[in-house]
Amino acid sequence: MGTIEKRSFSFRLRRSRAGDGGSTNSRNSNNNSSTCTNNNRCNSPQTPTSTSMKLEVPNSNASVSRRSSIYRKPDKDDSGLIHIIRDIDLPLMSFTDQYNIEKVLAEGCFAKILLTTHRPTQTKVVLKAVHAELTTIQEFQKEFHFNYELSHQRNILSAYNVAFQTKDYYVFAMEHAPYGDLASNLGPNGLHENAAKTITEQLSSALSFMHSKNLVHRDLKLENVLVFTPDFSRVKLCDFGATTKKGTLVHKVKHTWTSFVPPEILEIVKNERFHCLPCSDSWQFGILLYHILTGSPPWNAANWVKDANYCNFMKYEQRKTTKIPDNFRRFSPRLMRCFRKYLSHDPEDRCKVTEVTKYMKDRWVECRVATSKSAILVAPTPDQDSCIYLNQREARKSQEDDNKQRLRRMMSTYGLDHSPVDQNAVRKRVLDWLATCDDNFDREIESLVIVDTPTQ
Ligand SMILES: Nc1ncnc2c1ncn2[C@@H]1O[C@H](COP(=O)(O)OP(=O)(O)OP(=O)(O)O)[C@@H](O)[C@H]1O
Repeated sequence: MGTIEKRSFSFRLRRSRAGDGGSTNSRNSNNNSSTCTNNNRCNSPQTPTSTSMKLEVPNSNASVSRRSSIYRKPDKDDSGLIHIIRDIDLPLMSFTDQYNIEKVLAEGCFAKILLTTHRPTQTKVVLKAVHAELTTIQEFQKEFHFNYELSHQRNILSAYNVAFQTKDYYVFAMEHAPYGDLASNLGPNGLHENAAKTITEQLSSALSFMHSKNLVHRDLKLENVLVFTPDFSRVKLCDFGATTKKGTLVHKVKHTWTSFVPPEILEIVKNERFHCLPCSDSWQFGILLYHILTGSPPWNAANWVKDANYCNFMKYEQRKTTKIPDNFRRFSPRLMRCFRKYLSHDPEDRCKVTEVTKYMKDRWVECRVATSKSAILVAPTPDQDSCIYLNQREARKSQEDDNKQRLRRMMSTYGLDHSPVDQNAVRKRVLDWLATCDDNFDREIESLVIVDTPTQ
């Protein structure tokens, strides 16, 4: 233990999740073959010496190269071995034995995400440290196992083969995403459709890979998508704390956004178990797609009785009305078709996660004003940004008007006249002045523009 060998270990520490048929406080119990039966700790942890610890990672790259010697390519056909969670030793050590902690990237009730430098190799790594009292060792091992086993997929966060425990935490190491998560990269109006296409194509590939291994992620959200390049050409899925084998009896994932919970799971009562299926990832993928394009989720909860936005969409999706819900009006008919497939109320009608790839060549956003009945096509411009920023421009304009009013009132209080400026007179004065300064000045110059003189 101690050698960082990269396939990937990333796991989710923060939350205690309902596990595969375990108690509601446990993340995973059914699938775990760990011999560590103590709920918190292995009885005889190995304590590594610092000299024996070698962090094998490619130089200082944030993204670990798969060509690196430390990258151990897993068998493509694992014959279902991915579902067997093997026991791992968790040597007891303290962070400072080998790591310089540079920054706390995130901190929740259950875990800390630390940016560190591994001193022996001078490698930047992220440590996920889960409070040992708030999670079981089985849950920790499960998350670590799935992250590691899946991390050779290019859009899944890579974990190193390093896991240890400190006095208070279970810890594993993973690569650093230099641009944080998607939530922190999203403005209030979402992203341009080109960025959304780039991101969703990669995520559908990551999820499809998981589904091909009969695994369901179960906790797709903006915070679990990490960004490696500013243009989103490399994003990776992370947090495999809720990941479960398809068909396993599970409880609801706790501590997630209600808007991301599929309707069939939302209506399940507390402590009731259900079979976990990939179609719940498809639903969450649809919500994520909407969220990326608009900056917010389409509804608070997929409850057609209590949530009018969901009720409107459900009627449209089930063809009980042809009226496109207001908050979907900006999208093209092709994208609406795609949304219908991901966000089908009936889980059996839902499409596979890869469906979105059929829509990559289509236009997704048509720049419709989203709210009113009289929604009009604002501009069939080649660029969606004009639509995104339309409201902002309008808001700015009215703010400018307010400011001008205020200025006029203030000036008249002091007996000053704030009369409109004659732009032509100003232009002539400037031209005269320039001509006196420079004998070569061409008065006919066309491009001279008087900038930003105060107007009424
Ligand atoms: N490798 C990483 N590089 C950069 N930031 C990271 C990394 N891993 C996690 N983070 C940041 O920490 C946050 C929490 O990480 P993670 O989801 O793994 O923890 P968690 O305790 O399971 O959180 P939650 O339960 O809220 O989903 C992420 O949303 C992201 O902002």
